[in-house]
Amino acid sequence: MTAASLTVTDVSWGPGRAAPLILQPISFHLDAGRVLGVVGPNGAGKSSLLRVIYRFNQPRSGKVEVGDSEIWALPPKAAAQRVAAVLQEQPTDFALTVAEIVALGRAPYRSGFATPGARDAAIIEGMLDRLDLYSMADRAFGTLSGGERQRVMVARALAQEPSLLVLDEPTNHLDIRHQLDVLDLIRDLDVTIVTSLHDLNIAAGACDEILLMSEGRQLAFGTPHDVLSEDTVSRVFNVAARRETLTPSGQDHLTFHLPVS
Ligand SMILES: Nc1ncnc2c1ncn2[C@@H]1O[C@H](COP(=O)(O)OP(=O)(O)OP(=O)(O)O)[C@@H](O)[C@H]1O
Repeated sequence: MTAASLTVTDVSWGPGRAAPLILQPISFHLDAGRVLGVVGPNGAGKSSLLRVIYRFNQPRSGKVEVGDSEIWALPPKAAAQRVAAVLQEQPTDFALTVAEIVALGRAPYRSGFATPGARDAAIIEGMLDRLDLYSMADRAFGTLSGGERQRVMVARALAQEPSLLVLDEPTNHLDIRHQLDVLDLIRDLDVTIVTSLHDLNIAAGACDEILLMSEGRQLAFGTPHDVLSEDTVSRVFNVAARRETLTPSGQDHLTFHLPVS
C-alpha cells in the first residue's frame, strides 16, 4: 500500500446527460498520505463527490487523478487497485463469513477464476488482525453488529491495497471507542484518505484538510482551523456556532445552538 496524491480538477456531475448539475465544478489537490474531510449540510453533495472519486458517478466535466493516473481513463479493475471505498450501504451477502468478505478486497488482483495465493492469504489475515476481527473470522456477516460490520468493510477496502481510500461517514454505527479506533487507524495508514463526516469536531481532529460544501458547491478548502471558523460554520449550517480552544490539548472545539430569531 503506497499513498498517492489526489488531484480533482473542475469536476462536475449531474444524473443523466441533460439533468441540472448537482455538483458544480470542484477543484482541489491533496498530497499523498493526507486525510481530507468533506463536510457540509445534508444534501450538500458530499456523497455525490465521493462517488465521482471512487469511479461510480461519471463526471460531466473534469478529471480525477490519483498519482499519475486519471481514474476515469483506467479500466475498472486497474482503478480498483488504486481506489477503494467504504460506503454506508453494506453488502447483502449476509451468509458470507467475515474472512470471505475481507477476501473480496483481493478481487482486483485476481485473473479469471484463479484461487487466492499465499500473498492474498497473508494480506487478509493481516487485515483481520489489524481491525480486531480475528475472533469472528468464521462468523456469518449477517450475525454481526453494525459496528462490527463497519470494521469488516474497512478491512475489505484495505485488503484492496489502495493508494486512495474513500470513506462515506465511517463513524456511523460506531460507539465512541470504535470511532476513536477507526480514526486512529485512518491516521496511521500509509494511504491517502477522503472521508465525509458530519461531526465537525471529529473532522477537525482527524483531518489535515477540510473541503466545505453547500448546495453542490465548493465553499472552502484548507486546514480545519481556517475553514471551520465560527462565522463560516454559523452561516453554512444555519446555527450559532462558538469555537473554543481546549486545554491542555490546544485543539479547537465547536459548540452549536439554534440561532436567536
Ligand atoms: N442519482 C441522483 N439522482 C437525482 N438526484 C440525486 C442523485 N444523487 C444525489 N441526488 C441529489 O443530490 C443532492 C446531493 O446529494 P448527496 O447525497 O450527494 O448529498 P450529501 O451531502 O451526501 O447529503 P447527506 O449529508 O444528507 O448524506 C441531494 O439533493 C440528492 O437528493
